[in-house]
Amino acid sequence: MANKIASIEEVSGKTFDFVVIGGGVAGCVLASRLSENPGVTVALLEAGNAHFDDPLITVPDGWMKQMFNPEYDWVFRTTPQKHAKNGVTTPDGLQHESFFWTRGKGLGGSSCTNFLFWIKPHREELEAIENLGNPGWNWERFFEASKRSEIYTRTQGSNFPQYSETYKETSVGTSGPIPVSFARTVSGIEPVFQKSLEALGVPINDDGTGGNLYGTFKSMSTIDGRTGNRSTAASGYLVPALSRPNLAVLTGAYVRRLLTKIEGGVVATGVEFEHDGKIHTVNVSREALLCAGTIKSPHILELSGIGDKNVLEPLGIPVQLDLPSVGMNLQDHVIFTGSVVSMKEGHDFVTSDTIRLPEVQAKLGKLYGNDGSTIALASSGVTFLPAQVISERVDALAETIERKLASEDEMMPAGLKAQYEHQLRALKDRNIPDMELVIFPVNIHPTGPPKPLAGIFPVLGHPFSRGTIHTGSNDPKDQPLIDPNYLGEDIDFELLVDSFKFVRKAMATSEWHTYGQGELLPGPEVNGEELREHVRNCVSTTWHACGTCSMLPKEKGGVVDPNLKVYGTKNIRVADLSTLPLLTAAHTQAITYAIAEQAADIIKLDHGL
Ligand SMILES: Cc1cc2nc3c(=O)[nH]c(=O)nc-3n(C[C@H](O)[C@H](O)[C@H](O)COP(=O)(O)OP(=O)(O)OC[C@H]3O[C@@H](n4cnc5c(N)ncnc54)[C@H](O)[C@@H]3O)c2cc1C
Repeated sequence: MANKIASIEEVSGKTFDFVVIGGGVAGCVLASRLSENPGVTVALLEAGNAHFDDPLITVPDGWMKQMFNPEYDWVFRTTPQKHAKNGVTTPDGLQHESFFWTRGKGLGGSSCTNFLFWIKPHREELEAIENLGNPGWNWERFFEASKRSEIYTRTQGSNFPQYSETYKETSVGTSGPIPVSFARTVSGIEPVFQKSLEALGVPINDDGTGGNLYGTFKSMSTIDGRTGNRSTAASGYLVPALSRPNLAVLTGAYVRRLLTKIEGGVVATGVEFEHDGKIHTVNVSREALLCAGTIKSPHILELSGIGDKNVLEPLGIPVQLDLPSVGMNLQDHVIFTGSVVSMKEGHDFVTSDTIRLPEVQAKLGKLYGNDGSTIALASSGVTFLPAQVISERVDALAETIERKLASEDEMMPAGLKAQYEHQLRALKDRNIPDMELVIFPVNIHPTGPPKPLAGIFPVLGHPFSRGTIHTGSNDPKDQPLIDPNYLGEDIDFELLVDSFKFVRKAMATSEWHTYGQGELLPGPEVNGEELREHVRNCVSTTWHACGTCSMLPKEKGGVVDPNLKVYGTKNIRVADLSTLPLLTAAHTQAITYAIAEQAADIIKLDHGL
């Protein structure tokens, strides 16, 4: 496949109709969809390598060996955080004030390194995005685009058949490029947790992929049920398009900035990038399409002089367009990772530890008929719940936010007010999930003989805290300053604490005790202030950050309009997760594929393609 990658001579100094920046989820979708028309030329610039047929990517749990490896991971770090520490899921297991932010580097981007959950958002969350001032970005259009990106494939066999695979046929796509399935090898802890939650009145959701997330269910995974391999944006969208003569895909191409002129607005004329230590340009005849993700898309805009002049001028970056919203409105799912349980032996539970054992591999191989396909573990146990189900003090907690809204605080941007109003509505609604409980059958720092251990981690689906990503220098090679402001709003912290108490309630049921052994972290004796401290010190990202190039009306903090065009520019669009203005509780890859599919529709329509 390597010979299908363009040479530098085929791109440097050449002109393309569309230059796509970043070959991750959004970039692969756009490059593929736009080059379907043989009449247009498309160049895709990706900083990382191709990684085709790399077993660390094709084998679903290969992500464990990719993380923190700079060949696959950008290994971003946040600025030191005031209100939370990154604990447990750090490379050394220690607590750090600066959080580790993995991001996939190479064709396919983070779809090559993510944890494979394939989850569509809740219907009302999409409606909120339209109501924020984005006509057409509603559930119906999302659902159609999302189904267009996927093909549901059936898996042969399962090591825990009692863990039900619930979905409706009308909720899944049947002919898209990304094969998804219910993973056949799961830990087996999921059905135990489901039963424990059922005892607390939490329903099993019979169609978690159809716009209603409420309840507990086995999530689909980006695994091809026919082969057991990971599906990525590269394998699904890009590889089948590589032979097109109108598509040039260049890897090892680190984009530094857009080259622009002013002609009735900012016009991108080219893209400057580094390849093999040399600086090159590629010319743009129609559009520059930023798909470098939530961290790097705003960074590239700022390096190109598009951003807040108060950020750019002190760094000596000539301002092309004063757009103060670039890099603002950063939101991320915060996960409490300090909840680890051990399960009783003798029930065939499979975890990242035990799956390595030859006897476990042999047993699973026999179960699946020794068909030679990949045997790898996937996380799939998710539960989405309204905060009202988890905590009795939601209304009291919401008051601090309500007071802020009522205070007519001039410092509070209009766009944030509108977002908070939607978040409060969701928080008070007993049917819209705000929190996730996820089973993570991974012993993060294994020592000693393999044991059936798992994390049961609560996740904040709709955080109120907002952060920023800005360039800290005029050198494109420097990492941007990432400040997620984790737990900056108290309500975020309090909901995490209450969610963990809810996990403990589930672990107190007889359904759990039949199989569960004990709470290793923090340990049953940890309560009160000590527990609160533990929660604050054991937080992680779920790598779902969005919002830094928000699609919103300009006066409400928008960077792009509903056609994904950067305000004040003629031919620059952003089409990746950074455009999502309000984080959905669902994991974010399905929505990114759908954003990019819709972006391709919009661009084709605009250019009559
Ligand atoms: C560790 C991890 C686990 C995750 N788990 C899940 C999960 O289980 N389920 C789920 O739904 N979502 C998950 N996600 C999130 C999901 O992968 C993202 O929502 C999705 O990949 C976002 O797509 P994107 O196109 O915006 O960015 P990406 O897919 O990250 O793509 C950005 C691309 O741009 C390239 N790039 C960046 N800067 C430059 C530059 N200057 N020049 C050239 N190229 C550049 C990058 O190398 C990358 O290829 C996870 C993410 C991570 C990192």
